[in-house]
Amino acid sequence: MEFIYGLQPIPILLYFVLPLLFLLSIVVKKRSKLPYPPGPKGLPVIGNMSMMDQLTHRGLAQLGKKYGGIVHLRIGMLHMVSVTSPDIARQVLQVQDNIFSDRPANVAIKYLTYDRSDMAFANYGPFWRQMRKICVMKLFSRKREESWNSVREEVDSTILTVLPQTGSPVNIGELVFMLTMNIIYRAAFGSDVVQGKAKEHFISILQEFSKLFGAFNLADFFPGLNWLDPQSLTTRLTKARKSLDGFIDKIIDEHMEKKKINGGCLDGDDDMVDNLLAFYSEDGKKDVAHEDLKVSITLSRDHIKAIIMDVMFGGTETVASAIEWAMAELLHSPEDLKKVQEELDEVVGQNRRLQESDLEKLTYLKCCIKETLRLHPPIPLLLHENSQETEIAGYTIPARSRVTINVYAIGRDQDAWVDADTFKPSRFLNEGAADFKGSNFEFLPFGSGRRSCPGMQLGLYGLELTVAHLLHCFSWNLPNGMKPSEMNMNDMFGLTAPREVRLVAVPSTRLNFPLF
Ligand code: HEM
Repeated sequence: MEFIYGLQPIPILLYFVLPLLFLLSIVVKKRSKLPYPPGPKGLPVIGNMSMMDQLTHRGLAQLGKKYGGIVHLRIGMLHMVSVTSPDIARQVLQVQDNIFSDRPANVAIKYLTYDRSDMAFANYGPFWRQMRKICVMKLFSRKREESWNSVREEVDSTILTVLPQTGSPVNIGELVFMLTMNIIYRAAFGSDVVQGKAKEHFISILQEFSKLFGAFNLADFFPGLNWLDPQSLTTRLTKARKSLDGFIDKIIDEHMEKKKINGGCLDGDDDMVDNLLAFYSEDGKKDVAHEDLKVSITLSRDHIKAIIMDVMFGGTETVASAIEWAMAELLHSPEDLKKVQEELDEVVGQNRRLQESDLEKLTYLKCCIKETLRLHPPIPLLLHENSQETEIAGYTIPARSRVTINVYAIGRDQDAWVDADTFKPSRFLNEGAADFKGSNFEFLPFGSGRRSCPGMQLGLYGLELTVAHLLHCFSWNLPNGMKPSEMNMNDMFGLTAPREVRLVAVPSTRLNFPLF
């Protein structure tokens, strides 16, 4: 029997197979020798579960200071990796973006998003790509005038709400939460949708969803224990989703009826539900009208509900928290407040109303907004998951780790920022100062890479327009003679990081003409 190059079976084993196996064993050994990132030692089985209360943006920032820019923890069966340095954030969000673009989702999130039928919690892949295309091109695009109109009109109505309250304390936190809720509610469901009690009911559904997203559930850390449900979460989850179904199904039905009456056409005043219904199909048939978008999926009712909830969560508390923090930082720093109002007087003056075209010229106001987003990123922890085992900075990151990128800690990194904890808007006046579009890894309020925020433009528009109007129309003072140094500047931890205490201030008019 002839063998390659005339070698017999034993020499083949000796010359090729054994050395190959030896080399392979070295590689495998070397790989398995790569340690996990450093971190606090955990207990058997439960790991670092006793540290759950420290897994906030502040707690994880402290751990980062102690162990370095990348920290590993184990909570039950779950590997958790916390990133607090700009360079490692770049590795995750840029260099290995394709691996780290999945989202972690606990039991509650999976159930409440109709098994990840949305965009924010869909894992990276063809479904997510198409959902993102629909959202970016049809819902958040600058061309979708209706969303931008609802921002303008709702900001005007907020100014009208403040006007009769001049001279008395105004709860700015509540005011701006209602403002952003109204903007998104209108952009999503249209201007003729039910208001009043129905809207209050919808807000209560959102609040329950928010609580359930963050509720502790043993099954998230020990998947085998999902039959244990000591807090009756299953009952609460079922009830919450039923409430949402009841609310949005009715709105979807009304929109479908309207479309039928209009012979399948939109009436020019289309909202997000109308836009999404254009992709709706009960029988799963593709809609050829959308070949221009190169979208080959059709949407079910569950998809539409899940996307609407993404928009509600993505676009309300984020923008409200940023507006409230911007106003709070400016009241805390009267010199900067004075500079912003001088700029407003120079660009707009006191004899006319501020217009959208003025925004571009308000350089110092924009610096204050950037500085607010640096110190108080509305989403302090980006939540990502890696689809496969990989290596970062010489450490092994096990597949399906929960990877948090601590935007809050990174924005205050002492090596990246001078006087990192101080509100200093002028730092952004420098040419070449960091921008938040995702390529400066020391400044990531909107994230970076594939999963970065698709609503950035709409969010910034609402943020800038509201702060500019509030400061152009009114002078603001702290109530009861409170000094700026006495303000509580602490935040709270949740999906977003709003102020611990709502901002209250007293407005007085500063313009020379009737506002409305
Ligand atoms: C100041 C305002 C806002 C800030 C600071 C903000 C910030 C962010 C951040 C940090 C992310 C996650 C990025 C990542 O994981 O890498 C995100 C995702 C997202 N945002 Fe925003 N956002 C804002 C406004 C909005 C608005 C107005 C909307 C919609 C109307 C929106 C919708 C979304 C959605 C749907 C996602 C998920 C994207 C995906 O997973 O593919 N956001 N946002």
